[in-house]
Order: sequence, then C-alpha cells, then structure tokens
Amino acid sequence: MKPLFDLKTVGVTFGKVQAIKACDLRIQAGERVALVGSNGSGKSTLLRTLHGLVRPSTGSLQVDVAARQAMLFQHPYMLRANAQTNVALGMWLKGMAWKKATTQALSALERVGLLALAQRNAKALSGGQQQRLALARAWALRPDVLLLDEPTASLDPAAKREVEALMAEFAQSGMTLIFSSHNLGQVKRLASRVIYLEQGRLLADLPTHDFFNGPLPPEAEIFVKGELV
Ligand SMILES: Nc1ncnc2c1ncn2[C@@H]1O[C@H](COP(=O)(O)OP(=O)(O)OP(=O)(O)O)[C@@H](O)[C@H]1O
Repeated sequence: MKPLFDLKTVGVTFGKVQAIKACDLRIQAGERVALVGSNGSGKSTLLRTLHGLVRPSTGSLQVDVAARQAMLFQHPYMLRANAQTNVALGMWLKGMAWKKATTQALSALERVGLLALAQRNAKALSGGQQQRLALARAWALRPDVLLLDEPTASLDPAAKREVEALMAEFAQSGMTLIFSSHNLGQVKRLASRVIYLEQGRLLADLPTHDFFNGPLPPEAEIFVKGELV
C-alpha cells in the first residue's frame, strides 16, 4: 500500500540548528503514531514538516496528496467570535458556502460535546473546551490524517481524558493519528507505534508494546525510565 508519508533522509535546519537529521520514515493509513522525546528533540518540527508548514532542507518527502490533513496545536488559535463561527470559518475557508458551514459547525460541536456552548465566545472557553473546539474544527474537515502537537499538555486530568477519548474515537473511525506527547501513559493508551527522537534523530521506532517492553537503545531507555518516575 502506498504510504501516506514517505521520508528519505529528511533534514530540517533553522539557521545553525539542525532540528531533524537524516530522518527515514514511512507512515501508513490507519496508524496511530506517537512522537516522544525531550524538549527540543524535534517532535514539533517533524509534525510541522509532515503537515507542509516546514520545508525539508535536505532529503525527500513524499505525501499522499489524496489524503486530507488537519493539524492541532497545543494552544489552539481562537478567533474573537463564538464557537460555531470558529468551526464554520475553517470550512468556509475550504470553499464551503457560509450557511452550510454554520450548519455543519453545529454537528461538529455536537460531536465533541460542545453544542450547548455554540454561541459562547471561543476565547472565553476553558483550555479543555478550546481544545475540543479545535478538534471539532479539525473533524469538520473530515481529515484522513490528524496531526496533533501535544494536544493535552496544558489540560487538567478531566479535560485530558475527554480529548483522549475523542482522539481514540477518531482513530476508531479510521483516521490516522500522529501526535507528540510527554505523557507516556497517554502514548500507551493511544498509540500503535512509538517514535523516540533525540536531538533531531529517530533513535527508536517500534510498535507500542515493544517500545514499552524493551530492549531500547540506551538513550531511549533512560528517557522512558526518567519519564515514568
Ligand atoms: N522556527 C524555528 N526557528 C529556529 N529554531 C527552531 C524553530 N523551530 C524549532 N527550532 C529549534 O529546533 C529544535 C527542535 O525544536 P522542536 O520544537 O521541534 O522540539 P520539540 O521536541 O517539539 O520540543 P518541545 O517538547 O519543547 O515542544 C530546537 O532546538 C528548537 O529550538
């Protein structure tokens, strides 16, 4: 099967910083891929590269253009407008008529349990509600691939569970998930495959069960033990 993403010796450089080094990676439809690693190891850069926001400096990146992508950030951007408008705008920008977009926005908000807050100013929503709103905005576009950059990092446990549950449901419906996380419990619960990055290098790329049951390269082993303390 043709992969969704096919990276061959991809490097990404920002000035003197080599954020990604000689990355070889193939991701197939239906995978649930977690990117883990310390701060600055390159997780966000890799996600942004897959989403086309950052251009590789070296190597080749092939993306299945037939697969629709959406991306979620740790702190989602909210317009000063109500929740419904925030979701509708995403679809309108993709060419949908405004009336249809506003109707579909309501079903997307319902999908993430926010219908009751549709008329609430998005900027006045809690962090967890904003992240669910961002998920509604992504879901409304019916993406085949959802990329998420630490989607639950700043959320309380209840909000974290809600966002995780939605991610799991989206994956169940066939969506490919690629997410970065510092929460190894979450990685265990959601991922089918774990990629460990260190200073821009992919040092481990394993099925989740193998990643947590080792053996791992020593650097990855130290990281996992440290994170699980
Ligand atoms: N736009 C940029 N300009 C310059 N340097 C950048 C830029 N984006 C990332 N970097 C650098 O690239 C490296 C990788 O950063 P990246 O944000 O991808 O790491 P990360 O693993 O996502 O970190 P965190 O866990 O803190 O989010 C870091 O050294 C960072 O400072």
